Amino acid sequence: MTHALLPSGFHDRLPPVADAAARLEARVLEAAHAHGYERVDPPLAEFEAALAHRLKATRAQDAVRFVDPVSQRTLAIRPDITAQVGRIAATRMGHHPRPVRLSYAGSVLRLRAGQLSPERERRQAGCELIGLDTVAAAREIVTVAVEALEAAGVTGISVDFTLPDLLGVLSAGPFPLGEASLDDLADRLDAKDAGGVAAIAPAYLPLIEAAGPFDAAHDRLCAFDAGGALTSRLDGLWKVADAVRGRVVLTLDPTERHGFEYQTWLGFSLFADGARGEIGRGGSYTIVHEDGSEEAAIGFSLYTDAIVAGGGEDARRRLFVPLGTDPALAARLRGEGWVTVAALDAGDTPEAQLCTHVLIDDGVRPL
Ligand SMILES: N[C@@H](Cc1c[nH]c[nH+]1)C(=O)O
Repeated sequence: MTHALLPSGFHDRLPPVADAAARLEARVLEAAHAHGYERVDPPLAEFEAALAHRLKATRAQDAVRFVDPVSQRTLAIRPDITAQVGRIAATRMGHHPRPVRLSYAGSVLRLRAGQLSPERERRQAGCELIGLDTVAAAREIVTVAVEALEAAGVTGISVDFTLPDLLGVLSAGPFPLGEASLDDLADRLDAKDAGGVAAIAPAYLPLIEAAGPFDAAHDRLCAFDAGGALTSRLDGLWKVADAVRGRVVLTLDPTERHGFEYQTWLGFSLFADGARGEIGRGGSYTIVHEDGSEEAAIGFSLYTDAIVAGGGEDARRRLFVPLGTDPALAARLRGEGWVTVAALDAGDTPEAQLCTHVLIDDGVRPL
């Protein structure tokens, strides 16, 4: 009988992917640092209770839980770092002046794989701005996300905006649902099922058409905004999109809620050429403090594995240094940015060491 080496949904990152992932995260964090975001590094697991209700409106967490033999309490392995950053901001950094700007990178674990993404363990790198979820804060977060991706060499970026609490606002205001359920309506809208939407609440039909390229979709949403219940949201959204206009492709899918369990007025998904599926996601949300008070925040997380799988990493360049080469010469070449791979015995070859270049007569030659 053969056993799989790793459980399904888990994988080793091997060369050159692991290096590419580390480099990517370093560039992302550096871009964030340049905008004032300082790094926090929370633990892999923590008390389940401290994580589960930290962000308002999170549903039952998709976390792997276990009873800790030491504390006898239930711990959860983090499925998302945002809630941990929220905990830090609300507790240990609760006295810091607002807004607080924090960045992070680390592994997260989901209880179950999604249909489109079979991985259960993956890496996240991101930023959270705690204390504000204004248009100015959102413009900064979206800009930093795009800049971080650009710094990491990602091309063909697109940002797909959504308004996660849109249906809530409409059903509590101009278009009450009566007996019908908001989740059913959201499902039908997600499926772009006009018949289904009409059967639940025909007033929502125009929302099916209000998705697609940003400007046109925004226009349609403005036309739909009967009574002005959405005016401030739509104005704000326009200004947020303007922050990265011309730099990325902009789209709008106003009723998309999938994956935006805790986000409030604004959400966005990030995509890039060559990458399958989302490479990141972000939005505004609400942190719940120990005393029950609430604080607004906004942030984004990038999914390192999805970005690396989408390519864009630098090609390998390795210089083979034959036996007997002056170590000072190899050191000088490393100083010039070369990766040098030293032969350790006479039988060693550039091919075996996956080298692209070789040092011959003290000169660098391509292989
Ligand atoms: N952590 C969220 C994205 C996010 C960060 N901040 C706010 N939202 C996710 O991965 O889906």
